[in-house]
Amino acid sequence: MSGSAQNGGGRVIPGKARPRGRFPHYRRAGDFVFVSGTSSRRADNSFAGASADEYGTVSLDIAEQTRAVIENIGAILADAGGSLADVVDVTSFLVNMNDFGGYNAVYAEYFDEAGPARTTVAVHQLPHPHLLIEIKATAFIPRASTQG
Ligand SMILES: O=C(O)C/C=C/C(=O)C(=O)O
Repeated sequence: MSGSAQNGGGRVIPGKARPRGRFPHYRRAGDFVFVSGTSSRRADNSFAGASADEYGTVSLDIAEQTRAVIENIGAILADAGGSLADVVDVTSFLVNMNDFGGYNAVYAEYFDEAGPARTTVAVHQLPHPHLLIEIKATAFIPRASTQG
């Protein structure tokens, strides 16, 4: 973790999909870590849960995208010295509420009623047409627990 991330600044993590603008993957504020809206985008800018056939017809998979988003958030939190177990609040953005069931099923593989508070909303669009879901999260990771 960089010194600035440790002390309260934002952090862009080398090797992760670069943020699409002037914002960090996460920002620490005291004992809380705020993770920016995260998608299934990989470091090479391809998307987990998006594929095209030989005719260019695109197939999008909400289960695969949801899993990749949550795994990406887990990797971001690892950089901050924590894990998905530290998440206290989640906001999920779906482009289609018909995907709620598929999203909900994968979500339940990671979190339950003892886990984070959650809000799920539908939005008109996300920053790429292949995206079905984006999630932002807040984690409680006391600074003392990350210092050797
Ligand atoms: O990085 C992504 O694929 C998701 C992008 C999110 C944003 O750019 C945003 O929420 O502003």
